[in-house]
Amino acid sequence: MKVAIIGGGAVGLLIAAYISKAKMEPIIYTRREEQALALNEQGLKMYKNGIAENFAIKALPISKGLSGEEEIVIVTVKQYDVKKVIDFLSNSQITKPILFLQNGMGHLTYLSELSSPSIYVGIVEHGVLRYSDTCIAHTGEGQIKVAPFKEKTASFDRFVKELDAIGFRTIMEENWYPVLVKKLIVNAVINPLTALYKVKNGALLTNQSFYNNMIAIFQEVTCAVELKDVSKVWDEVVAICKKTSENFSSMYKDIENNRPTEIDSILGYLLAEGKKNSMNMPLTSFLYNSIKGMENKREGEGNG
Ligand SMILES: NC(=O)C1=CN([C@@H]2O[C@H](COP(=O)(O)OP(=O)(O)OC[C@H]3O[C@@H](n4cnc5c(N)ncnc54)[C@H](OP(=O)(O)O)[C@@H]3O)[C@@H](O)[C@H]2O)C=CC1
Ligand SMILES: CC(C)(CO)C(=O)C(=O)O
Repeated sequence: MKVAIIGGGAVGLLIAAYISKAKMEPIIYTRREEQALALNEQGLKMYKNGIAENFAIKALPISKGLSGEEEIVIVTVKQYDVKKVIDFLSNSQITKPILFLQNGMGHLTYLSELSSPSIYVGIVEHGVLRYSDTCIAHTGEGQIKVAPFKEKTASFDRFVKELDAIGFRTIMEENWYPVLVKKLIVNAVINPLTALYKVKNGALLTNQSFYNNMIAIFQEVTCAVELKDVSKVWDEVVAICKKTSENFSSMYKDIENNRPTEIDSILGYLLAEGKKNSMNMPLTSFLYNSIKGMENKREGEGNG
């Protein structure tokens, strides 16, 4: 089975490696022509537990359009690039099943623009670092959870089973909302606070003052969404914080590296949900504006 992956970043390259291991054929569609050239020439290298594995990979620049050979399309760009990819997919009238793997939930509003009858959404619970355009490290073994957003297809079910069968845990859930909303809450609590305080995830648990703020944010954001068993979700937030205690969150790293963050799809989405119910969310609003301000500072607005 040929699988298109749009976005040759950390997650896209990780999935391409495991699709290759499962004896399927990934085709990576890159934003930059030079990345496609490098992948075709050098292949993809993945480190896991210090051991490197090489994969021969086909890659094409997305500007040339999809080849049309693929049975499934997976979108692994960051949330703020999803709209562009959706415009591309809808202009190309792609009717294959499409899976979106992003943190946050802001991108969901655009999915209705797609002509494909079958759409899936999912979350990634792996840790992966991209060292270069052709080299990644699979640093944290986790799982991928996917769920149908619009109509299931047999080929997609088969794809999930084939990936799972090689030990790359891939779980098909019935309902997308609980899957995405739990990850949203995890990211809403951990990412902005760690980016603001410039600390590793674990510091939110070990510093009592940070921990108090973590609880306060959790209490506020969970009121904005439909969530069953809130105390279980809190346990999950704490467990993930412990498991990733030595990691810097993706938002911390985005700010440190002068990149845009996914704040709009995380706290921006929660603020919009709260607004629908006339909720007052001062802490979330403060955090949202803090991260937006830090993004703007990078652009030279307020460096003093
Ligand atoms: N990394 C991780 O460990 C985890 C990431 N996630 C989530 O997964 C999603 C992807 O993250 P990640 O892989 O880390 O992000 P990266 O920034 O590493 O990768 C995104 C890739 O998308 C490419 N891209 C952007 N726009 C386009 C386009 N129009 N067409 C084709 N390619 C495009 C970028 O190209 P270019 O290189 O040219 O900029 C980049 O290679 C995010 O929502 C993230 O929050 C979730 C869990 C873990
Ligand atoms: C789970 C967590 C918080 C791990 O760092 C993450 O998903 C991120 O950093 O974006």
